[in-house]
Parts: sequence; structure tokens; C-alpha cells
Amino acid sequence: MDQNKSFWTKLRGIVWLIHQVDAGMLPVQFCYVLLVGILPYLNTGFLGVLLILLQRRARPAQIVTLLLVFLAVRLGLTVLQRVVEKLQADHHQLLGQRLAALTAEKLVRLDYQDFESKDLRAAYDTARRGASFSGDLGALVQTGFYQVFNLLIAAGFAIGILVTLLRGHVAESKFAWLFNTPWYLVVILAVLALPLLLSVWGMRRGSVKQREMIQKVVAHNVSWQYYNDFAENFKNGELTRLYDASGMMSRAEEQALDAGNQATWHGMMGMFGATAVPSGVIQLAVGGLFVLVGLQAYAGGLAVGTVLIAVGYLQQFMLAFDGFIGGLGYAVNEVNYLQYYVTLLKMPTSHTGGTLPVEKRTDNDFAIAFHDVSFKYPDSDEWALRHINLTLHIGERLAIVGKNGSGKTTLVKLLCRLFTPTEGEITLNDIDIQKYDLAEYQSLLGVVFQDFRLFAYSIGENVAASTQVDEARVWQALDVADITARVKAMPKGLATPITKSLFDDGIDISGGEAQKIAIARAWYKDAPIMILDEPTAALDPISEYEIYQRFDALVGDKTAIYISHRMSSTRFSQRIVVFDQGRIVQDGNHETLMKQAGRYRQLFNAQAQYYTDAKIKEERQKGLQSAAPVVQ
Ligand SMILES: Nc1ncnc2c1ncn2[C@@H]1O[C@H](COP(=O)(O)OP(=O)(O)OP(=O)(O)O)[C@@H](O)[C@H]1O
Repeated sequence: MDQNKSFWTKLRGIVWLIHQVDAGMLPVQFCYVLLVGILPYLNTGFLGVLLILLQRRARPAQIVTLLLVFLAVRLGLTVLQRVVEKLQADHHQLLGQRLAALTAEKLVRLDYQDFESKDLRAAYDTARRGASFSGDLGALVQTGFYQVFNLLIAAGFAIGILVTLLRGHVAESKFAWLFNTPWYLVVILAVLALPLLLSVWGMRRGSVKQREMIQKVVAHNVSWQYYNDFAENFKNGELTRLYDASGMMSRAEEQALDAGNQATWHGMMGMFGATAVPSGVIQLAVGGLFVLVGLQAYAGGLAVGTVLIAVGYLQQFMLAFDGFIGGLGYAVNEVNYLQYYVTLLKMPTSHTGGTLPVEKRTDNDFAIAFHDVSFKYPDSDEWALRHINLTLHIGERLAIVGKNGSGKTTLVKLLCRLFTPTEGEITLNDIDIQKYDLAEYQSLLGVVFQDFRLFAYSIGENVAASTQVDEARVWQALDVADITARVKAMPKGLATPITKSLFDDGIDISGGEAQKIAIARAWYKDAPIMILDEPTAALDPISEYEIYQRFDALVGDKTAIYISHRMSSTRFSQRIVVFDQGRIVQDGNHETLMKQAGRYRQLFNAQAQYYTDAKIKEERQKGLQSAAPVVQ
């Protein structure tokens, strides 16, 4: 994902990202660096000017004034620094929170097709792994941008002092030839350049070492994090105890941690070796500058105090450059990791949305048709559906059956416009469904998927999928899903929040109860087309049968699509479509299909022994909730 772009393009993307997340962050960071970074210049400058005044035998009043001005400026700067420090900390905290919020908001608004993309997920993993090692966007601002701003300030002071040195004309001295020529500047620049070049060398070498270290450490971190999350996840409590996995888990966790620490130690030593050389050479260069500029002062070209200021400022510049170059290696890696956020936030929110309004009809006369539809998932070469022709008649109950992976859920996802057909089209009342406004179109569908999710809201809000709850209707929906008694027994009834992990008065419910609430949610939506995609897998067979029965009786003139591995739903369907390897292989009603020697008869007969009235009565009387599926 966008990893082929140049570093500068990526960096521009990051600046854009920071601006999106918090427009005040970079200006505040710059002010912070300015206030923190200016102190060494102020101290050196003060000492230098003091020396100059002493050398000129200035009046005591002048020296006292200088001292007072210096103290006042320092005091002012310290107060300002505290204020900006607080501002910077606030912005920094906000940056992480706002980035997380913007990312989450974008992810839920993204086209499902983009959301499912392998590229996006791979980039997400890379960003997470990068952040797990070296911190997130905030860390880049605090370290990378700090160094950039610090260098800019240092360069400003260095240029100022170089101009002063060139102006320091040496009148009568045997060294005059050295200082009264532009070559003097060249010599100073050469002294400055040596450590700078070594810094670049150190950065390159250190960056390689750092990359090697990150690769190793991140791999260990990921496995350590996995074991740690696994152990901390209360849901895994039974598994670890029943299979005595706790010893195995903690050994693996310790090993991953040790290996990670070792890799960090070796990596850090390698990086230290690469960065120690330029740091040492900077000290040599400072010595050289003292000799050079000291000689200029000795020859009468400069005041002694200026020597102190000049060498001090140039030393700061070399240190800032070294810090910047050192940070650059880190920033290159970090800017790469963070591209995920740039790409994600720049992605169009929805490109499958049409504009046509959906006709409002009280007669539910909505006809859906698949016209020679074929589909491959993005990043897949396999056809998940092939040449599907299917018309859903108004008020029809359609059961879709077929073995795992035959394409049933994919058909529903296309119908819901979570994906677009690779070939062919789906129409609603003879118009391609892609042309309708997405929200209006999706309001026609009440769907419960097999991997449904409940929200961490109250039961009532979960059923209404909104904070505006029509209580009478919620109770009706709960009735259809056969969970009224359970909700009435909850401490706060409809207002009981789901989950304990978020709310003190919250409750955790079983998988089957959650499925029932998800079914109630679809029912509450009152959409003209209802789709149940195996939402009953966690229900016991009698509950499943009874829910289908009640659901079916109340669906009325709506269209309903039932997908289930158990045959209870086919009993209520006028039409059964059998899928195999992405194709429709049979289409007809129960009686017709039972007469054919096809897959349906095979599937039905395998479960037929359970589908008798006598069996249902027997099971109900026994009160056994664990019986096999039941259909008349
Ligand atoms: N996100 C995906 N990316 C790539 N391939 C997928 C994806 N989801 C499903 N498939 C593949 O598409 C084919 C049809 O899958 P689908 O989920 O529609 O089958 P299904 O009949 O609903 O199966 P099940 O009964 O197990 O739910 C399968 O081969 C499956 O592996």
C-alpha cells in the first residue's frame, strides 16, 4: 500500500495527517522546541557578551544591566516554557486519542469491499507492529519533528555567527592572510563538515542495525503480545485450565520476552557503535574551532567573548545535525509504518453509493433479481459465485441450502451491496441496485448474519439499533425471538446494558441468547426483505424450529430468505435453492426436490429422522433442549 512512494511524498502525507488529526500540534511543537532549544544559546550568548564587556572594561552599571536583562529573559522564557510544555503534553495526548477516533470512524464508514482488502489489513498490521516497537504518531512528532525544528533553530544561529566571523577583520597580524579571505569560511565549513559527514555515515550504519533489530524485536513482541493477550483474555480461562495450557503459555511468553530483550540489547549496542564515532569527532571539531577562532581573536579580529559564542553556537549546530541525522533513520522507518493512517484517511468513504431514491411502497412490491451474476472476492482468483440467475418473488419464503463454502453467504453479501458483482447485475424492480442510494437501499433489508455482533448498549437499544427505542415494538420483536422471559428476568429489563466488562450493572449473555437478540433486531427493523443467514447455529434445535415458526407466521407479505445447515427452515419455504461450488444446482419446492435424486434429497434424508411431529412432541415433553433439529 503506497510503499513505493518516495520518502518526501510519504513525509508530506504524515504532515497532512498530523494537520488532520490536530492542526495545532506542529505549531505548538515548534514553539516548544524554540523555547527549550534557545536556552543554551542564551547562556552562551550571555557569557560571551559578559566577557566582551569585561574586556572593554565596561562600567559596572552596564554589567548589572546585562545581568538583569539576562535574568529577566531567562525567567520569562522559563514561565513560557512551562505553559507551552503543558500545551504540548495536552496536544500530544489528544493526538493519540484523536487518531484512534478518526481511524475507527473511518473504518466503520469505509466501503465493505475496501474494509475487507488484504492490502489494508496488511498495512494495518504493519502500522500496529511499528507502533508496538517505536511508538505512534505522537512519538514521531516528539522525536522526529523535534530534531527538525531543533536543527532549523541551530542553523539560524550558526549562519548568524558565521557572518560575524567573516566580518571579524584582522588588521595587523602575521595571521591576517588566514582570516581576511573567503577561504577562511571554507576552512571553518570543512571543520564543521567532517563530523557532519561522519554523522551521515553513522546514521546509515545505525539505521541498518536498527532495521535488523526492529525486525527481530517486533517478531518477538508479536508472539509475546499474543501469549499475554491470550492469558489475559477471560474467555480463554476454561481452555487454559482444562488442557493445562498455563505452563506452556507462560513458558512461551517468557521465551518470547527474553528473546526480544536480547535482540534489543544486541541492536542497541550495534547502534551505539555507529553513533559513538560522530559524537567523538564532534568534540575534536570543537577543539579545532577553538584553535581557529581563538587565533582570530588573538590576532585582534574578534573579541574573546565572541570566540565563546561562535564555538558554542557551531557546536550546537553540529549536535543538532547529528541528532537530526540520527533521528532521520528512525523517522524513515516510522514514516513508512504510519502510511497506513494516511492511506486509510484519504480513502473515499463510499464509492458504491448511487443516488436514486428507493420507491416507498406499502405493498412491499419489491422484486429482486440476479442476472447472470458471478463474483470473485478481491485478492482472490477463485469464483465464489458463478452465473447466478435468481428472482426473488414478493412475499416468497426462499430457503438457501448447500454445503460449507458453496456461496450462500456471498450471495447475501452481494444482495446487501457489501460487495459488487464481478460480472452480471442485481436489480431491484428492474433497476441495477448499485444505482440506488446505499442507505435507502439497505433500509429494505433486515439481515442477521452468522457472525452477528451485539453493541455494548442496553438490550432495548440493541434491538432498536438506536437510542430511540419503541418499547412496545421491542417486546414484540423479543417475543418473536423467544427471549421475552429472559429479558423480563434481567435486573433492569430492556434497560439492562450488555456487557459486564463495560458496565457495573451490565450482564453477559450466552451465545444462543445473543443470537435471539440479533434476530429480534432484524425483526424490529421491519424491512420488506428479511434475511436470516444461519443466525440459529448456537440455538438448540427446538428453539430454532420455534423461532422460525414464529418468525414465519409474522413475516406476512414480506420476502424472507432463510439460510441454514439444518433443514428446519426449508419446511416454511415455498422455494428451495441448492448451492454447490458457487452455482445453483437445484431450484424448486420441497416436494419437487425430494423427487429428484439430487443434493437436496441427500441433505434432507440425512436429517429426516429428526423432522417429524412425533419427534417434536416427544422432545418437548421430555423438555430436552439438546435434541437434534426438528421439522414436520
Ligand atoms: N473474504 C473472503 N475472501 C476470499 N474468499 C472468501 C471470502 N469469504 C468467503 N470466501 C470464499 O468464497 C466461497 C464461498 O463462501 P461463502 O461464505 O459464501 O460460503 P457459504 O456457503 O456461506 O459457507 P458456510 O456454509 O460455511 O457459511 C468459499 O470458497 C470461501 O472460502
